[in-house]
Amino acid sequence: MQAQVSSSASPLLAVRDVSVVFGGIVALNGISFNMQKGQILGLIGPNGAGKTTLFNCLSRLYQPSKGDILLEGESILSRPPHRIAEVGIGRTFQNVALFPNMSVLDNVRVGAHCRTNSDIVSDSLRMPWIRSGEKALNKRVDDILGYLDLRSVAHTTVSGLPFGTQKRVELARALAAEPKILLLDEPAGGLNHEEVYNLGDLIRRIRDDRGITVLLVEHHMGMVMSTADYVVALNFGRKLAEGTPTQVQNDPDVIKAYLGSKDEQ
Ligand SMILES: Nc1ncnc2c1ncn2[C@@H]1O[C@H](COP(=O)(O)OP(=O)(O)OP(=O)(O)O)[C@@H](O)[C@H]1O
Repeated sequence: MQAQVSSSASPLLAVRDVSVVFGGIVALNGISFNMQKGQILGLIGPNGAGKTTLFNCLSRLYQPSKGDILLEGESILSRPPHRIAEVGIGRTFQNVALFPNMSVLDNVRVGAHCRTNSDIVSDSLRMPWIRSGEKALNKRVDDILGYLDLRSVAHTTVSGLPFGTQKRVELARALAAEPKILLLDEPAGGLNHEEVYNLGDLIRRIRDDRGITVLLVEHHMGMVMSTADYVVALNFGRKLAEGTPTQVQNDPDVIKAYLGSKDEQ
């Protein structure tokens, strides 16, 4: 199938001709696609296709060798990874990257912090805007804990929680920063069948209730196809196809790429 760029005058996120080269390996080769506001976009591809590399460019861990990534028309490529939450990009990690010895509440508070207007001087002087900011932060954190059904474990240390719950805490931490786009790196990894089903449902609710646009990198094809409303397929660093889940699932090049790989399903 002839890959095509989804058309829109003003996409929320635009990936423009992005290439990444590691030594002699071309991990991404001129990738372009748009993400519309409110979309759940699934990024798929067999092992080594370039999904993680693209995800790391979006979360600013990698710098593309060529091309640009625009959020609401502005390049994000000059932003370091720790400043990415401020412009509205949140992420979760494949293997969960929480503070294991801190409580659920404190982990989520860390996520919320990028939306406060505190600094070390105002903080230590306990200025009035710090107190009102904290009140708003506590409310927002409590709201998110309730939304993700985490209030009962708010004071539990993260390391003692089951993996599925830790993944929900990570999601809560990302949501606490009030992202415009949520980047999810293999969120179904390590979850059982029921947890995967519930996660898909939760991702759609987050989009519907909070208007958050989601980019989902996932190996679990069933989960991507039932959760995403647009899919971009990569193979060997190139875009193979894009379209609705049904279009991509029936694309002969995509079928060929998956039949020739060892990916599950
Ligand atoms: N840091 C790196 N240094 C050198 N080569 C890399 C690096 N990261 C990725 N690659 C290579 O780039 C290509 C794309 O890898 P990438 O991890 O992005 O694929 P992927 O689609 O995420 O694969 P998987 O599903 O197995 O995680 C592969 O050939 C990989 O070996």
